[in-house]
Amino acid sequence: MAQQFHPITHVVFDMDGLLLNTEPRYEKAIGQMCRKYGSEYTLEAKREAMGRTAVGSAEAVINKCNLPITVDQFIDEIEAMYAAVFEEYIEFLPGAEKLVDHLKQSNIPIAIATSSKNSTFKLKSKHHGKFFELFHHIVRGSDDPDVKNGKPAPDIFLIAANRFESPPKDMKSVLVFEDSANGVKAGIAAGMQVVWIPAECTDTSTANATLILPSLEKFDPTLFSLPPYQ
Ligand SMILES: O=c1[nH]cc([C@@H]2O[C@H](COP(=O)(O)O)[C@@H](O)[C@H]2O)c(=O)[nH]1
Ligand SMILES: [Mg+2]
Repeated sequence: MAQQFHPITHVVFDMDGLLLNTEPRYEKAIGQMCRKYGSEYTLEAKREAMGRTAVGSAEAVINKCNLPITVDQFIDEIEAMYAAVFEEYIEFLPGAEKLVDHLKQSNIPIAIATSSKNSTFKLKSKHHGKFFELFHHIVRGSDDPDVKNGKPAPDIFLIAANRFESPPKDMKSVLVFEDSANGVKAGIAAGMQVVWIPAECTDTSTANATLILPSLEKFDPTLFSLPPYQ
């Protein structure tokens, strides 16, 4: 296929639900938390929480599920539940390793912009040390002092772009891969192009991505003037 979009020089990946199949585990942990307080983790709450920082996610779940606790309490209590669900090996999502390896071998600068906390990032990445070394840098939005506002604000993607050795001159030359509506809004607000791989539960009418695909496996790098797969 020929080039259709503005040529790309740098790529920034989301992590949860995009590279790693962590969403079922978030559902399990947050579901358990909601049940503890006599509520349930609804689809509406999940859509609101996905992609947000630890504080943003806690606020969304407390509000949407009417939990009788504070944000600090939620964050305190969910820590142990996350530790349990993220303990075991987490699978990659289809096409993730192939695309990251390909960009790395093609010398395209790559980074990660995740809303995770340092502590949960450590748990989730512990079986994939070599994979995460492929990235030039990894921004963890919940604990990074430069990220003032979490997704859907553009901060995390602008910071990720500016931490490359040779930052992009024009944010249009940055390609973001995201799974959540909040993440897509953040990438677009940063002036970047965004490929959206929406989770099944996602309402894709809520954000305007550059391109929507069912899986990373379906991504054709040449659409964005990136080197073709061999
Ligand atoms: O069902 C959920 N999935 C994901 C999240 C939030 O989304 C973040 C992952 O965002 P990202 O994919 O941008 O790394 C998680 O750390 C968590 O805060 C959530 O609240 N609820
Ligand atoms: Mg995500």
